[in-house]
Amino acid sequence: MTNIIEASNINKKVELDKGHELHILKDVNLVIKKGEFVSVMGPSGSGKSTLLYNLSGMDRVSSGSVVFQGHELGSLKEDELAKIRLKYMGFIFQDINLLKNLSVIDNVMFPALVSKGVVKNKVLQKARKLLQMTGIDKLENHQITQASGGQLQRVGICRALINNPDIIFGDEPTGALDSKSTEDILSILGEISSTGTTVMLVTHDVKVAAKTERVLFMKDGNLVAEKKMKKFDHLQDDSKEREESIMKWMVKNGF
Ligand SMILES: Nc1ncnc2c1ncn2[C@@H]1O[C@H](COP(=O)(O)OP(=O)(O)OP(=O)(O)O)[C@@H](O)[C@H]1O
Repeated sequence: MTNIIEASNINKKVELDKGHELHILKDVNLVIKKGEFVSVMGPSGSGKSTLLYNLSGMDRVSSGSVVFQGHELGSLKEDELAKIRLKYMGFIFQDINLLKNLSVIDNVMFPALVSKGVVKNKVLQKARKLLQMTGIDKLENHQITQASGGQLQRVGICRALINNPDIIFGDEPTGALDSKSTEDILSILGEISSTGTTVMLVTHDVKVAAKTERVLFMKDGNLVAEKKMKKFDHLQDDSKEREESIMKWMVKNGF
């Protein structure tokens, strides 16, 4: 498998007031393979979200390098970075940031319509297909304000997929959902990953991590351990068993 992301010795420092500095990411080295389904766990404040933002070019590392499909992100100008994010990456956040004055379908189409040279009808077909895949096709013309949390998260997934990204980044994508919606969203993400799209999620939820095939463990800004598992198969694999083995592994690594 080829690499989609290669991060070498990345550090992230931020200036605090009175000349103090916070060292958030400390010499992190990480390779993500194309098509992998990866989760990042660790205590609150350990740097999980910061890692995700720096790998995706939403933020810039203080030192070290992040290479995304051959592009050294640190050497790109803001507009070049924005183009790469729009073309090759999809983002799903807990706080979904959908546009309240647009309908469900218009929110999904939005990232495609801002790209140059798109054919609106093709985008509409694709958006409808995604709504169907995530089971919310009946909401096509509903206003965003009429959708539930689980439905909004599905809209967010459709929007993240509209440009056929190579990688989806999710920061606590199921954080605000009940357990049924969490299961549904995870199975959608599992399907996306099985079609070859790379998925990387930050999560506090061991149930989420149990559905991925590699769990990274962050502590105090360091990537301290990783646990590899086989791809989750909902027909064969026991989620509980995987959850327990992740819990044991985290405790062993000082959680
Ligand atoms: N721009 C910033 N300015 C100051 N401090 C920051 C900034 N960004 C992150 N931090 C701090 O860096 C640390 C790591 O933050 P980060 O959000 O990456 O952690 P996390 O592991 O994702 O936490 P959580 O699980 O609580 O979401 C935290 O202490 C946070 O307050």
